[in-house]
Amino acid sequence: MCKSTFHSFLQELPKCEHHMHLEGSLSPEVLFTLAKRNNITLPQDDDAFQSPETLLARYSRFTSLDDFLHYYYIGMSVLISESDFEDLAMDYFRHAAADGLAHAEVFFDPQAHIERGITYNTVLAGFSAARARAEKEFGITSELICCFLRHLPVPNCMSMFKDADVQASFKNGSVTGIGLDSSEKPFPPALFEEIYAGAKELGLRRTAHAGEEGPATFISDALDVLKVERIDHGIRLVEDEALLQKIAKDGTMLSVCPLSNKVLCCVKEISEVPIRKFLDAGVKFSINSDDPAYFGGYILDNYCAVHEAFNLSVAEWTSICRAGIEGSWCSQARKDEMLARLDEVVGRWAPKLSA
Ligand SMILES: Nc1ncnc2[nH]cnc12
Ligand SMILES: [Zn+2]
Repeated sequence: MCKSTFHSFLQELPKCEHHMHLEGSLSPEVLFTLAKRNNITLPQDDDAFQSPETLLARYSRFTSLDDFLHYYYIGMSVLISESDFEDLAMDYFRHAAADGLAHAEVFFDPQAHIERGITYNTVLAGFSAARARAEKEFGITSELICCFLRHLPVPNCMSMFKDADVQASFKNGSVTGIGLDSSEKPFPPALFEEIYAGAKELGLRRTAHAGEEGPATFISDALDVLKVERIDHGIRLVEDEALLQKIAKDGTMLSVCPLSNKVLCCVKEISEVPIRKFLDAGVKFSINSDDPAYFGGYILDNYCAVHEAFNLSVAEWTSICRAGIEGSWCSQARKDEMLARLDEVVGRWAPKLSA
């Protein structure tokens, strides 16, 4: 990974993560432990489920987003009780704290639990308890983003949106925004126009996965039809120069996930993730882990992988980190704290690293 002095600098930066699926932080080790504790039978006809080691080995051979999602949905079937969800999120926050994360805006996929008979409030209570502990124990602030699974029928998504418990969580502030995830290519953003209009009406923040495997038109549709404020992934933006210039001009932020893109074969090498192109064009982006337990790394691993591939300067890292803070959905007071910390870290490291 990156050279040790730069590694320490990247570790100390007050990083913000905007693209991390809590269910994607379920390690094979924890998956097997919970399967045993909760009496869940894992698929017998897939050799990958023989042991945590064989499962981890299978994760290194994903061929596409859908190939990964197959394992992702089986994996989360072991999550049953409120404490399972709390433990899962705490596992993430512990890794994130070691990586020097300051603030996280994390996704969760309620429909995948509701359809297994787990209530929305069970999931929310577990994740909310972990968020409170993460702030107290690690000083990590966080927001929750409720995702809609785009491979499910739109009426199913709409009924979750209208559910009384879901609406209560939107209105009492325990959930900050909505997202759109899961299999991308066959499910264009416009299908979800009504839900996003309803979310805007409620004053919720809005983001959507677009341009991961799907075309650049999904990015423009997410912006124009869904009126999202952020784009998750968005790497196929490079295929539309006019849209790229517009996104740069409007200051719309992308949540880029380099290790994910490589593991899911969206790019062959990290050097193909359009980091240089985005920096040169003035496109704002943050660097994120997506599903860290499945893609071989948490946030600092993603920062290091980008540094290895692009050898960015201290000034470039500072501007990436600043964009992440400014593009977060937390209070201005929290942003000011993180910006002050950024100045302090850069002031200390810049003379050593630029020498
Ligand atoms: N990278 C990703 N893309 C779409 N849906 C997801 N759900 C979890 N990770 C995802
Ligand atoms: Zn994602």
